Amino acid sequence: MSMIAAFYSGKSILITGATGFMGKVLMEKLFRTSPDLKVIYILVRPKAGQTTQQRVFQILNSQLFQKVKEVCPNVHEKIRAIYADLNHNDFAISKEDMQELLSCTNIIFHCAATVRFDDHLRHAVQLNVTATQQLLLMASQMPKLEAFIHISTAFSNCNLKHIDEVIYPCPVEPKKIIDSMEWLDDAIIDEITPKLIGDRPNTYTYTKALGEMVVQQESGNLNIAIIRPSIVGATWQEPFPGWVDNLNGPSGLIIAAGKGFLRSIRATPMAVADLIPVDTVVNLTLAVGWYTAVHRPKSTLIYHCTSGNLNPCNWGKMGFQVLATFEKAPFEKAFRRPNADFTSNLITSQYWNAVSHRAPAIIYDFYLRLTGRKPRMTKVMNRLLRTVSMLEYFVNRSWEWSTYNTEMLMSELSPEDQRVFNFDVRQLNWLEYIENYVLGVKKYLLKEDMAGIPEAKQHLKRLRNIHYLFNTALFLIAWRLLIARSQMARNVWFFIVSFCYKFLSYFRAPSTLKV
Ligand SMILES: CCCCCCCCCCCCCCCCCC(=O)SCCNC(=O)CCNC(=O)[C@H](O)C(C)(C)COP(=O)(O)OP(=O)(O)OC[C@H]1O[C@@H](n2cnc3c(N)ncnc32)[C@H](O)[C@@H]1OP(=O)(O)O
Ligand SMILES: NC(=O)C1=CN([C@@H]2O[C@H](COP(=O)(O)OP(=O)(O)OC[C@H]3O[C@@H](n4cnc5c(N)ncnc54)[C@H](OP(=O)(O)O)[C@@H]3O)[C@@H](O)[C@H]2O)C=CC1
Repeated sequence: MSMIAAFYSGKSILITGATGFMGKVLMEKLFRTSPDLKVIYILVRPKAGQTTQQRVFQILNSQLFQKVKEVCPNVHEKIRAIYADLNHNDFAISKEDMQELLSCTNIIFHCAATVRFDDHLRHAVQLNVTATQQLLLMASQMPKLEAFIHISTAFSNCNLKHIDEVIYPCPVEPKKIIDSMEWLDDAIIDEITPKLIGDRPNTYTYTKALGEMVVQQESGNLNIAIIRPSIVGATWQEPFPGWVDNLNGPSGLIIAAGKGFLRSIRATPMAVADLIPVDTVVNLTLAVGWYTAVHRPKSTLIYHCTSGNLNPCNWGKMGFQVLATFEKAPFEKAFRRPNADFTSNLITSQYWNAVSHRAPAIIYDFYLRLTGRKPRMTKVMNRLLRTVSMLEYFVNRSWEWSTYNTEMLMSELSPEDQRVFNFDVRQLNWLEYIENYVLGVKKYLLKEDMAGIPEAKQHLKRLRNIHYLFNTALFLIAWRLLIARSQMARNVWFFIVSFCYKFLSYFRAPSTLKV
């Protein structure tokens, strides 16, 4: 029997961010491996016209939860959605719900965050710092609490090259930042943001670092651990390979490349692509929850959930395998044939942006205008290039994360737990994983049917022919213009034509003789 699974049986677990990518996989695994757990409280807000209950219903009825329904048929009864909005200082939780949370919770997994890179500092501080502080305050009033697990990011200290499993201080204390957000107006915040984030690329990584400091400073007597995953990708094995449900990280770019919008990117092919499957992160998270509660380490332990130092893969290899999978299973209705040119040179990248991205968009919009339709491709392309420019920071650098605590934890697990809660990324076969990732993007994000692959291949063949035709026409027009203007071009043309004529005559003579 798995000790970790047994540990969660009978427990009341609070999860924030349960409607997010990682939160859903965390809930799924908990229900599947510990169907006897008492209850999972999730803090949910209504969104996109759906009530909190409707959102929970949708999650439980998704493909991700199919296996759970077999092992835990009463899963609906074990999930308790609590109306909450982390944008409010008291989370807007009702008195009764708050009372229940405070008196019953045994374990907290804090996954909620804003993961947008360009969020306004005020909002990023509210979600990633103030809400964490607030949750810690709640946790300190929970008599039955055994462990508080905070999900951060491996990039919270991306201004450093080598990152240890420790908390690095930020120049300005989080409390001062929280206070200042209350009285500074947006214009002033905009002005000081670049100075505050310093050599970090965005408000996301900066506020996640502040969040860690808050955890360290306000942990009191709580049993706390911090997990720092790198770039979280589709599932590796569980509940099935390739599951993904949002555009963050590489997923959006895989779509953009597969649909032929994005054909080149400023990326360093040899830089480490520190991806980590979401089920690996979840397995580590659950193992950390167990270890923190049972072994009660004296200090707050930080666990790096990264792949680069144990089983590195680089962006070049990833791009190659993504393209190879597009060959086998192309995405439907592509704009152009997929390609993945990785260049680390800024000028080359700007050239390809002009030739491979902006020019086709302008030509397509011109075609739309001619046929009486509304042009839209230039707008789509501009947004895509803006997104790509924000991700470029992460694909042109490599980081080294030490993983002593993660490896220590692995050695503490029984063979059964190492199997059920596997987070040993050395066993990951990258080529297989990336292929499943791309297929998962096609199936679960784009909702494309595998039966449509022959038609998609046919479409790509048509695009290839159009491409050849277009290039030939372009060449002939350019050549014709050149001949009209330059004596030298005319001489070259005359030379080529007469050479071809002589060449053909040479072959015609012997064949005539044979006859
Ligand atoms: C050539 C071969 C390629 C092979 C693959 C190479 C892969 C390289 C991948 C590098 C990833 C590096 C990630 C580093 C992660 C750090 C780790 C973390 O903790 S971070 C945790 C992870 N956090 C993140 O990853 C957050 C990243 N995302 C953001 O911060 C924001 O979405 C934004 C600022 C980029 C755009 O904001 P804004 O313009 O205000 O508007 P919206 O947000 O509303 O979206 C606008 C449109 O863009 C769409 N779309 C969205 N995302 C992506 C995407 N990734 N991509 C593409 N498209 C994307 C979206 O669908 C929408 O489409 P439409 O409605 O117009 O049709
Ligand atoms: N994805 C990645 O590549 C990485 C993620 N991480 C970290 O992992 C954690 C989970 O990330 P991930 O699942 O990918 O992120 P998602 O964006 O998928 O999920 C974020 C979650 O936070 C919730 N949330 C956001 N704002 C509020 C709010 N005001 N009130 C209540 N809930 C709110 C969201 O709820 P709602 O559905 O209502 O919006 C959602 O459930 C985060 O802490 C992130 O920093 C770390 C490294 C990499």
